[in-house]
Amino acid sequence: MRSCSDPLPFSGLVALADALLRVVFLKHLRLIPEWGSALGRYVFSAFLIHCRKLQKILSRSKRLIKLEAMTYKLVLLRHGQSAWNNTNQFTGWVDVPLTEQGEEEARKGGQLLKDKGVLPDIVFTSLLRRAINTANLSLDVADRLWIPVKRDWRLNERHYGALQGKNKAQIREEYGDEKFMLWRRSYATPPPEIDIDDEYSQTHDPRYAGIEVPRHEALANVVERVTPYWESDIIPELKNGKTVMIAAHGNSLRAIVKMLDGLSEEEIAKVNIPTAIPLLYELDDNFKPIKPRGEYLDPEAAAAGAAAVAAQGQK
Ligand SMILES: O=C(O)[C@@H](CO)OP(=O)(O)O
Repeated sequence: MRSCSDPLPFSGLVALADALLRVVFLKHLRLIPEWGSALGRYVFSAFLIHCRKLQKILSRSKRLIKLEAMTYKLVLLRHGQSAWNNTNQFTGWVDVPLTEQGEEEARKGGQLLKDKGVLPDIVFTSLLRRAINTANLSLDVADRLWIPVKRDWRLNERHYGALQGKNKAQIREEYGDEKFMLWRRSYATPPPEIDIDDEYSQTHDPRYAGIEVPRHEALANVVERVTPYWESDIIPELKNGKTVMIAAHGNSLRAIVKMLDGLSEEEIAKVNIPTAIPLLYELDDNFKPIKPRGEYLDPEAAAAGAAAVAAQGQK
């Protein structure tokens, strides 16, 4: 037996309700003979019951239609290889350029967007040229260079404190594997603070006028700064139905992945984001991933790229 919420008898019900309505209407106009008041009452109440069922079915289908429509597209894109990725130096907020290889990676990322039909309507970047240029190069190839751009320091790379500018392999050798991994991938332990007058400090950088420039950050601090920005600036664009691209950095994107996928501190420690391979998330109406961890537009290259990032620091 079908339940009344089963959509199959839907058209039958509509036809029945319509027929009954006509009968009641004609009877009201006294165009059909008196059937006896009991039958009349029966017909009318049956009609009302069907109306209520009809209402339920309609609101259920409305909910289903709403669910289907309420999915949002988000693309995360880490910048291409930077000069200091190439020389294996901790970078953080130091504004190093892309290498030629990094520029080529960014263009390939754009080609993937184009080939897979993932076309951003708005792009968010950090204030650092490796993310800004990666966004531009990839969007140019995808023929979306014209879309609006929003830049914000809250999408910057994690501030690597006193490690900024230092060679990863040397730091690993000097301080040992445990400390190296603690500084690099632990959730709550920041690296040592940078001196405000250090050549790689951003304390006096005019682009950060008005904000308290960090002297070091753990991933937890990045989550703290990215989350309110996600809520105040990015979610409203998704809500408007925009396909949003965030072109940012290994650790600011890890913060977003942690937040989206609800990963534990241990789980996020194992996540490494490859350079310039778009990571597509489809989000539900609570802005949670429909498919956990999203989908890289080139999964094989992404796996190889992530493994290379994880291996940094080895000689
Ligand atoms: O140096 C950095 O700023 C980041 C990203 O390149 O390095 P890591 O992957 O070690 O966090």
